Amino acid sequence: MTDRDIPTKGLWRALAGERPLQIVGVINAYAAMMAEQTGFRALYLSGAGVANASLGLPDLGMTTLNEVLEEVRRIVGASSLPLLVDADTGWGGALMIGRTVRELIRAGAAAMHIEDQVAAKRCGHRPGKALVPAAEMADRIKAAVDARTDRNFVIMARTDAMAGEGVEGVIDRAGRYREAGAEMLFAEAVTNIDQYRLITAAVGMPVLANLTEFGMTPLYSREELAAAGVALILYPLSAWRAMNAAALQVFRAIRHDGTQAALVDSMQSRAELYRFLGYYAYEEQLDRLFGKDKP
Ligand SMILES: C[C@](O)(C(=O)O)[C@H](CC(=O)O)C(=O)O
Ligand SMILES: [Mg+2]
Repeated sequence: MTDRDIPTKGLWRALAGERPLQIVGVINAYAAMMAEQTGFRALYLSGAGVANASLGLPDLGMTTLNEVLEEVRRIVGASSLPLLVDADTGWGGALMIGRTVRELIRAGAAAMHIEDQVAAKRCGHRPGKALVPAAEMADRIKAAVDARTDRNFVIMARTDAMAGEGVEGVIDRAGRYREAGAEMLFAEAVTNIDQYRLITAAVGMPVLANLTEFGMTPLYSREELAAAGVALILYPLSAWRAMNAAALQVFRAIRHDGTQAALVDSMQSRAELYRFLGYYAYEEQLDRLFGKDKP
């Protein structure tokens, strides 16, 4: 490997600057702008988020690569932060997984995670998950790594083995995935901090903890996870869940009270919206180009 091949950009650079690295899920381009301006150094595009929010579908393997790419382009267009993308099971066999990697890189993603569930996947925090054999998942990873056109693009292996195979299964699979070329591990649905300790000590690559709410993993603090050796912390849908609760409150108030007046104070103001958007700079550009003399 030459110096040029050593990964130093994208998610790697973010991880070098902050550890554990907090990666926050952004449901759309504007959320990405708010997260970046709040100080986050890496963003996430959730598969469940694309399915639920953009398509009104459950997170059960019904989204296509193109639908995810469209969201990637929008988010990458609105933020300069590295974006980790949920690639579910890769959308097909080896050749299709290769295409997924090339298209995600072309769309501007910095990293993806690919999981060892069967194609008819489930949410990682629900019962009824079935996994492919470790060898088959290793082939998925080999196909992904081989297709990479940018050495800085991270292929993160996600294992859903905790529920069915326990911590030993997670560690065993992680070793095989690493041999196949995975550079980071997404340990899904871990249920206690000691398991993180065992996994991070054993696998020899950065480990991501998924702190999705209402799931199997307690909402450990950044400090607790740091002490357990966790390198990346994911909050995939936190802001979106809060946005939904807020939206529902507004829908109910307008429908039942006939006015939104009581909720205006809890809304993001026009001024704040415009500040995150950089709206005024656009307006100034128009004034510069065409003058201010329009009504
Ligand atoms: C991380 C995840 O894969 C996602 O798509 O965001 C989900 C999150 C969730 O359903 O809470 C998962 O953990 O399976
Ligand atoms: Mg997902």
